Amino acid sequence: MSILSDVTDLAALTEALAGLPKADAGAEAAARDRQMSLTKPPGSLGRLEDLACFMAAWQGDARPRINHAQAVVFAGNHGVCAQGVNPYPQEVTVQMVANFEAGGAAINQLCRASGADLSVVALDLDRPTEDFTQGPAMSAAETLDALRRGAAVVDANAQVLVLGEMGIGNSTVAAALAHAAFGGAAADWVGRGTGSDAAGRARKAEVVARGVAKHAGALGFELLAALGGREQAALCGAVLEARARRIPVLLDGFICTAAVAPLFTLDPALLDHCLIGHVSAEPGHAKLLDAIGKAPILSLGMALGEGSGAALALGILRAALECHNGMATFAEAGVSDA
Ligand SMILES: Cc1cc2ncn([C@H]3O[C@H](COP(=O)(O)O)[C@@H](O)[C@H]3O)c2cc1C
Ligand SMILES: O=C(O)c1cccnc1
Repeated sequence: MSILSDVTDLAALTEALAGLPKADAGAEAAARDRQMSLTKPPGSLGRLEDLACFMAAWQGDARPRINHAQAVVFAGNHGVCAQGVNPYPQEVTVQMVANFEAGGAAINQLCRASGADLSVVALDLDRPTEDFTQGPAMSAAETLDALRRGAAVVDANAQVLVLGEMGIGNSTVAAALAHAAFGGAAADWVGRGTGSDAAGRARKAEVVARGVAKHAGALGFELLAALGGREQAALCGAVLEARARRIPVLLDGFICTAAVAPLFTLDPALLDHCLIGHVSAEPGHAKLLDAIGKAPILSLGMALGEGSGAALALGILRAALECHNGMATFAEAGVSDA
């Protein structure tokens, strides 16, 4: 059942969140027992063991599988681009969507390499959100609509969901969401994005500080509407739908993690089924991961977005499950235990 099918407004959605499923502790414990019985010193596969147990907990199966990995890139445009915060022009968003559809972007190659089925959802690109320094970026109705569109694309049969985004200017949106959710100074959350120089970063920090001050105190879906964009809301919708269906999620870098920060402000446990594919070179990402208490799977100096780091981490997740399901136990292989 979709968590978004019956709700009529954001307050009702907030209330419905309490009914979302939790991790299956029994399946997780059984997976942990299996890890202890496999032909290796206990713990020697490090985080691969934890990843296998995490997948067991969310799939509710001691022998979790990835036969079908779904990847989705959500694209949106942002009114805050009027503040001169982005080096590239806004039309690059729609141009990159065409590139995704033609198979020419980095994410196309990375999904092929890791075996994920990619789809792209363009969210009203000809109608940017409002400039958040002037008012809320989105109305409550627009926010709910984008949440629904994010939820609707999730394939009930997917065994893992890889999420990415495309939206010129959205490194500024991400910094604003992170600053509003976790405090500090605006400059702590601002980075180069697609190549802003020192003056550009100072400009971004000033815009973020102004936007966050204008919407001070907003939390949850109100925060998402005030400072987010359609792709951020769609990412939240997809994360919630995946949770309702017990599908584990691989989030990409700084922009995807910041997109779901409004959910964290409602209840940190709403992100319990989410893994972080990689830590971005955007300096705010490490700080954000600290704030939400999650360790990235990879650290490769990347700062692209599109879901690129999440798609790469899918390869690690697949390897973790190959070991978990394919290795012999000490008893099966006749290897002496300690
Ligand atoms: C050609 C191109 C491809 C991209 N793919 C992802 N992004 C990334 O850069 C954007 C955020 O950076 P900023 O806030 O500086 O605009 C997002 O669209 C993000 O996905 C791209 C950006 C460009 C230019
Ligand atoms: O980490 C990210 O998500 C990111 C960083 C810079 C540009 N686009 C995306």
